[in-house]
Amino acid sequence: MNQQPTTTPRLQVDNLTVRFGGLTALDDVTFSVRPGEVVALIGPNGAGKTTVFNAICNLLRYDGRIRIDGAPIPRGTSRLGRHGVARTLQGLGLFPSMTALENVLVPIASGPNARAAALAQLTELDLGRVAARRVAELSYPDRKRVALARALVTDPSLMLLDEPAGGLGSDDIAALTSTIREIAQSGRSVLLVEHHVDFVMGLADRIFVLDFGRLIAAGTPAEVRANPKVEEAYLGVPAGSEPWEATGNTARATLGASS
Ligand SMILES: Nc1ncnc2c1ncn2[C@@H]1O[C@H](COP(=O)(O)OP(=O)(O)OP(=O)(O)O)[C@@H](O)[C@H]1O
Repeated sequence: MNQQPTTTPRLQVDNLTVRFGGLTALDDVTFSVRPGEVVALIGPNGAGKTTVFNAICNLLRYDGRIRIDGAPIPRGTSRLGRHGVARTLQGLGLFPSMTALENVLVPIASGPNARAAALAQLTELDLGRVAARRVAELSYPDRKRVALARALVTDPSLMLLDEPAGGLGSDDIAALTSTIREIAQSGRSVLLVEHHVDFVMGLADRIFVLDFGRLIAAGTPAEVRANPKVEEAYLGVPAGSEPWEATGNTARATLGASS
């Protein structure tokens, strides 16, 4: 039997380049996510983070190579569930008139014991109490967790989370941090795109920083925080050369805030 060596990354992205007409949205981006690892992609607005997700999900044309567990994703395959990939969307993409349970059933509806599996997944995320309620009636944090449950129920090996902390308060962010850690401890890999830099710094094993489509920094949270290129990207001016209030860019406040 052909056993995968443990060093094979769950996700390997090599030389990813995406152009939209004359705009190079991603320029030769290379990074990886190991099994059981939480990796964050951060960067200012328009840096190319969502475009990375869209390339992995085969939603656009790209140059370069994307492999999952060492195997290339066949081009034109938009249904990545069969490759062990699940994605949550910034806009959640839930069906508001359907119940939480019905939403979580969507990706597995045809499978045996689907209902029991969906309910178990909701219960695991502390959502058993709202399983029979319409999504439209739920609080925003609960909706976000339903979207996470819907991704998890497919038993993915790689989760792509698009701004999972967006719109959440500090208690919900703390709960989300624990949930994502548990997901990774179970062996799944997590790649997340996020603007909430404190959340990322407290959660990610490694961080990759994009700016204008280029990878400008990579490393542990401490390494990335200490990298002057990162501060410069968020500020839009060389680090230390201007008082940050003058830039009108509030990202600096989140970049430097946590201790
Ligand atoms: N379908 C598209 N057609 C043309 N340009 C696009 C398209 N999608 C993205 N872009 C451009 O590509 C660049 C990267 O966009 P992308 O959405 O990946 O950035 P981002 O880092 O996710 O930004 P944000 O944090 O604001 O969501 C931007 O300049 C954006 O305007």
